[in-house]
Amino acid sequence: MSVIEFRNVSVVFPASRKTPEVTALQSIELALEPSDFVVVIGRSGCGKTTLLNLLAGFMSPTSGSVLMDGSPVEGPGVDRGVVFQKNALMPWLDVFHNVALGLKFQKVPSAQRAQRVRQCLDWVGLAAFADHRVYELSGGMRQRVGIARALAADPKILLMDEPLGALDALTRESVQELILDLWRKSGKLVLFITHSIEEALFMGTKLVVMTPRPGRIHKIYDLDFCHRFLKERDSRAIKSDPAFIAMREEVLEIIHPKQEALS
Ligand SMILES: Nc1ncnc2c1ncn2[C@@H]1O[C@H](COP(=O)(O)OP(=O)(O)OP(=O)(O)O)[C@@H](O)[C@H]1O
Repeated sequence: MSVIEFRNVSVVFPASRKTPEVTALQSIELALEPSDFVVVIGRSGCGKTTLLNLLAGFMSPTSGSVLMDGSPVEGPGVDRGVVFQKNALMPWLDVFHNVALGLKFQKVPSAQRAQRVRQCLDWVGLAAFADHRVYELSGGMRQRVGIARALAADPKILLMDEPLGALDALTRESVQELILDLWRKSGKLVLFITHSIEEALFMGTKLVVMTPRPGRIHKIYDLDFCHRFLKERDSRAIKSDPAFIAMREEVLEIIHPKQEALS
């Protein structure tokens, strides 16, 4: 059985005095398997964040159902960890206590909490920064704190909404590789949103390409570039491979068709 199933899911935001009705998602059918790395890509407004919010339990579908292990998602839960583009880290807490926060809310005993936090900081390469304040960290380090925080509760699924969108190119590549390593190590299902086609192709085992108005799944690709990276560790060779470039052009043509660009 799939871990996650979207069954004929639609989301309609009703009209307000200032905005017309928006069909953010229409007739979404999607099944995700335990160790998938699912990347969702598509133009702004095609419903990527809405899809993630449904799975996170931040909202409910207008029609259809979102199932996790066969049961409807009915709200947020510790079985789903979320990483946003701008992580809401607490600036007055140090790195350790930012990562520990969720575990504290769950009343995990402090010795166990400390052990788990140190393990997660170690995984993201920040073991030496536990007592640093958030404002002392670079953007890439802050995102790594956000990832450690999401991992701390040992969720079954990691939901990542453009987590690397605000990083410079080099930092972005290094955090991409870190996330792939964590994914392999943890075996968790990851749902990852990005605007970068290159990032999507490099990271995903499954690429969901969406189109807007209304938000629909246009096509789902199975990919293997990330497995190749994890074996060969040469991201440049993969991204310049003719198969990678051809796939990049194919996906680009769906998201930004040439004809449309000329009109
Ligand atoms: N709370 C809301 N009320 C009304 N409309 C909304 C609301 N949230 C999202 N929308 C609309 O639903 C559509 C899908 O939004 P969503 O944020 O899911 O798209 P997205 O693909 O994540 O966009 P982006 O890439 O810009 O983040 C958009 O047209 C958006 O304006």
